[in-house]
Amino acid sequence: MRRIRWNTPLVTALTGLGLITLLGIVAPFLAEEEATALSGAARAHASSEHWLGTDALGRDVLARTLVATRLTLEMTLAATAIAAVTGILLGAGVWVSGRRVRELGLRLIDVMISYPALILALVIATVLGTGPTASVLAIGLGGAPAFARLTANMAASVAQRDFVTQARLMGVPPYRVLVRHLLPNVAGPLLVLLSVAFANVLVALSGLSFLGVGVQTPDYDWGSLLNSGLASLHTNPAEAIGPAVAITVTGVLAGFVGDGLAAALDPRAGRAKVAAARPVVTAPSHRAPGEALVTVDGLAVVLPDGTRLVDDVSFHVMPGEIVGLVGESGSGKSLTAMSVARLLPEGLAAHAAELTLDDLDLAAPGTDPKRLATEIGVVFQDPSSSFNPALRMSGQLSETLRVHQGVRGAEADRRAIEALERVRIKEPARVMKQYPHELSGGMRQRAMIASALLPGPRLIVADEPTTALDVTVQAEVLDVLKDINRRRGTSVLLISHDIGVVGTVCHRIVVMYAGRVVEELSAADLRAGRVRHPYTRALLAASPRLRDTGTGDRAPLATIPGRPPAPAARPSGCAFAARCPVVLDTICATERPRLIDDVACHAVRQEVQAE
Ligand SMILES: Nc1ncnc2c1ncn2[C@@H]1O[C@H](COP(=O)(O)OP(=O)(O)OP(=O)(O)O)[C@@H](O)[C@H]1O
Repeated sequence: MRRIRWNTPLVTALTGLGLITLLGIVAPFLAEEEATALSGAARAHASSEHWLGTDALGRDVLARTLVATRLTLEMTLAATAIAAVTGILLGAGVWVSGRRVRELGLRLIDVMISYPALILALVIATVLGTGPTASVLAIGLGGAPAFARLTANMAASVAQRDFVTQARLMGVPPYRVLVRHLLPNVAGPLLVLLSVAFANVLVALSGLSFLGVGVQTPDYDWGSLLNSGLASLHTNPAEAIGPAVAITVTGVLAGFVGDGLAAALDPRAGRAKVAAARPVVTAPSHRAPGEALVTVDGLAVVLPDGTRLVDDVSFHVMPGEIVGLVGESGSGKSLTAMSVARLLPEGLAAHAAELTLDDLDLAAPGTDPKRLATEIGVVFQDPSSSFNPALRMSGQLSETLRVHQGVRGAEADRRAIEALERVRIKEPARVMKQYPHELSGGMRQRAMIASALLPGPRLIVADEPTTALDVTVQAEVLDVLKDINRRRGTSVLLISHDIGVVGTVCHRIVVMYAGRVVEELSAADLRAGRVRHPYTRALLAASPRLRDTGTGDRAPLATIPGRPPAPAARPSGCAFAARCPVVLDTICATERPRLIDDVACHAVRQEVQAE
């Protein structure tokens, strides 16, 4: 389960419930005597002696409400535990069973769910009789179907995931798959349901006691106190107030715990696509050509603890140019590109001497969101998660037009259809009426490009747009990007771990390693094999597409030994030194190479100086 991100409603509600539990523990010791003492004044009004008045036998209502806290909480906890344990076992059992039993079990759970829990509990209570034990069993069993359905449904959705399939293929027994892989992944939603169920169980148990089929005299819980208060509701309303307030406050606090947990466990809360933290402008060091569309100078992306994930990155993108950012996983390509699009994950800060798109200062605190949304289009890696599965394509495609340009109705549809045609989607009018899942992966990615194109951006940031697609579809999508660049002059910042892809699509390539730029070169040089940095050489040797066209070399593909260092463990010298075939004795270990003449390598520098 993910780590819980504590939030104010969650902490407040848990503190409140903690105090009520404490009250439940101590109240019987402190107020038991007063709660059972007969004062002689039956149904007395609220007074300084009896703050909530007295009941029909003259007993203090406030003291009885406080003492009833323990039994009420014990019963609520027990019934919630029964509901959760029975439900989870039922849901998990259904999932572990064979297909037929599973189908039957799921239908049975559906039937039980459609039957209101309180009615189910009343039926069970009628069979079991009255009293606390019967109530707890009835309400506990009545609440079990909700847990069963959540467990079974969540387990079914997690069961489709690759790691579960792999565990099953490896012959791991179903119950082990359940305990090791499934339950930990559904624990979050179950925890949320648990707190909501606690509130429901409290109300249901109080309801049974209120109806007279729950706790019986001489025992009393909040529900039975409410029942006795009802008799004098018109003459002495204070008598009903104590238990009513207790039930409401406890139920609401439990509900807040559920709400707080849902927010605390929501993965999107931590990785919200929000604007980057305000970059701090330092003295400019890198000079991009004056007419550059995008200028990135001295960019650093920093964690709150000061770790630099991306460090001193500078490059530019000219109007109408396709620039590729290439490097292994973790080299900092996405963070660099997302800094340009101002879509850094929450918690990361971008600092740069200059970060601009033409005259738009991407470093300025209040960059106009309308200009950002219309001038930069973003295409993400996974086309299956780029669109909302519950909405038709038409509404989603024209969203930016509607929100930022006020274009609506037939005009928005017409422009969306035009954009779909531009990305070579056949029958665009029909596609507009379809849902995302009805399109193939390649179509979805082209539709994503169409959506990014709609507001007429000057730059498209495409973050590994073809990684999730198969090879033939990859080529189609890359072709579409090239075509848009050619026809409309839209600049593209293309992120890829595949040097073959950037070599065939881009005009210029920026090679990144361990958060820094190690080489910048033209596509022509790359294709001809005129690369200088040993890391770029290694990437090229590992790429079948470019190595064969560039050098004619037919030797087996090379792999790059070792792994890039983690951001916090980057050495003070060259980060590639440990894997470098041409590493120099001292300097590479001690001094970080600077980007000079488009390459950051001590060995290359020495060679140049020797010539
Ligand atoms: N939100 C984050 N919090 C902490 N570290 C992060 C975060 N996002 C990325 N990183 C780390 O920053 C480094 C660079 O990440 P980035 O996603 O830019 O790499 P990348 O080159 O795009 O790799 P990939 O191709 O795998 O996406 C990696 O070491 C990554 O683990």
